Amino acid sequence: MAALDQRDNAMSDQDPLPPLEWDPQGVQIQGFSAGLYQIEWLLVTIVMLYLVIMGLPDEGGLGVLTATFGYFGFSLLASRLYFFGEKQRWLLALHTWAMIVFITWFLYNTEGVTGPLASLYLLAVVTSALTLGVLVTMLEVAAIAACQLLLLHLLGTHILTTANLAPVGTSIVALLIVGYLTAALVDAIHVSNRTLLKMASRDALTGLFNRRAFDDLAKPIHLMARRSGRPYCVIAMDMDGLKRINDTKGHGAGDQAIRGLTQRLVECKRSSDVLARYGGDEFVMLLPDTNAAGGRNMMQRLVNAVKDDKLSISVGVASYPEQGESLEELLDHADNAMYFSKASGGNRVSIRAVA
Ligand SMILES: Nc1nc2c(ncn2[C@@H]2O[C@H](COP(=O)(O)OP(=O)(O)OP(=O)(O)O)[C@@H](O)[C@H]2O)c(=O)[nH]1
Repeated sequence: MAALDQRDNAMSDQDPLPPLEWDPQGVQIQGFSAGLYQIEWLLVTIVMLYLVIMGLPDEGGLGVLTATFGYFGFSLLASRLYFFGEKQRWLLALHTWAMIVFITWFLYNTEGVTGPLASLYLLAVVTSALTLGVLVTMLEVAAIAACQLLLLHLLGTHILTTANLAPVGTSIVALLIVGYLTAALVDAIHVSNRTLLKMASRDALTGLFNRRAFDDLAKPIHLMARRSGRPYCVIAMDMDGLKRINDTKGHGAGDQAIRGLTQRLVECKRSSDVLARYGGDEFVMLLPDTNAAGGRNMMQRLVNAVKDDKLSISVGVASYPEQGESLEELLDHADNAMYFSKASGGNRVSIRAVA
C-alpha cells in the first residue's frame, strides 16, 4: 500500500507528456504545404511553356533544360517529405531560396532581367510572404536585387547608369510592396485566427479550456491510452454552495470564488493534465498516466487546499480502463461519483465503484 502511494505521488509530481496546446501558425503552415507545390508547379509550367514557344536558347539550352527538370524533381521529392515538426519553416525557406536560384539561372540563360519573365521572382516573394514573415521576405527581396544586379553585370550591361538601373529598381519596388503587404496581411490573419481560436476554445471568466476544447483534447489521450494500455483518470468537480455565495455576497464574489478555485486547480495540476470549465460551477479534468488512487490522492489534496480559501467542492473520479471503456462512459461515471460526493454532504472525493 505504501509502495502504491509512493508511486501515485511520483506520478502526480512529474510531467509524462508535453503541455497540450494548439498551434494555429503550425496548422496554417501545414495547410500551406499543398499551396506551395501548386506555386512551384506553376513556375515549372510557365518555364516549360516559354521553352516550347520560344525554343531552347542557343547557348546554355541544355543547362536550362537540366535545371528545369532538376527543379521539378526537387519539388516532387520535397512533396513526398514529411513536412510536420519544427524544421518546417526551414524547409519552406529552402524552397523559396531554391526558387530564386532557379529563376536567376533561367533568366541568365534566356532574356535577362529586363524581360517579362523577371516577374517570376514574384512567386518566390509571395511564397515567402505567406509563410515566413516580413523580415525573411525583405531579406529575400534584397537577395533578388543582388541577383538582378549580378545578372546585369554577367550579361555585360554597365550597371552604374540610371537607364540600366531603372528596370531593376522598378521591379524591386514592386516586389517590396507585394512582399511587405502580403506578409503584413498574413500576420494580421494569424493574430485574428489566434484570437478566434482562443474565443472558441477558452472560457471567458477563467481562461480555462471550455467543453468543446476538452472533448477535442481528451479524444487523442483516450486513444493513446487504449493503444498503450496505460491508465488515465477523469475527474468531475462541482463547487458546493455557489448559489449561496451569489445570493449573500453578490455575483462578483461568486465569480471571485470560481477564479480562486481555478487558481488552486492550475497550481495542483501537471502541465499535461487537461483542465476545463464545463459550465457554471462544474469543472472536468483528465489526468493522463494516472490510476484511480493517484487521481483520488491529488483531488483530496485539492479539497484540503480549497478549504483554506473557505471554499468547498464535490469531486468524482473514474479511471480507465477499470471503470469504463469509453470517454463518455468515464465522464458519466465521474459525474455520478461527484453527485454521490454532493449527496454525502459535499467537500469530499468519491471514486466510481467497480461493478
Ligand atoms: N458568480 C457566478 N455564478 C454562476 C456562474 N455560472 C453559474 N453561476 C451560478 O451558480 C449557481 C449554481 O447553482 P447550483 O447548481 O445550485 O450550485 P450550488 O449553489 O453550488 O449548489 P450545489 O451544487 O448543490 O452545492 C447558480 O445560481 C448559477 O446562476 C458564474 O460564472 N459566475
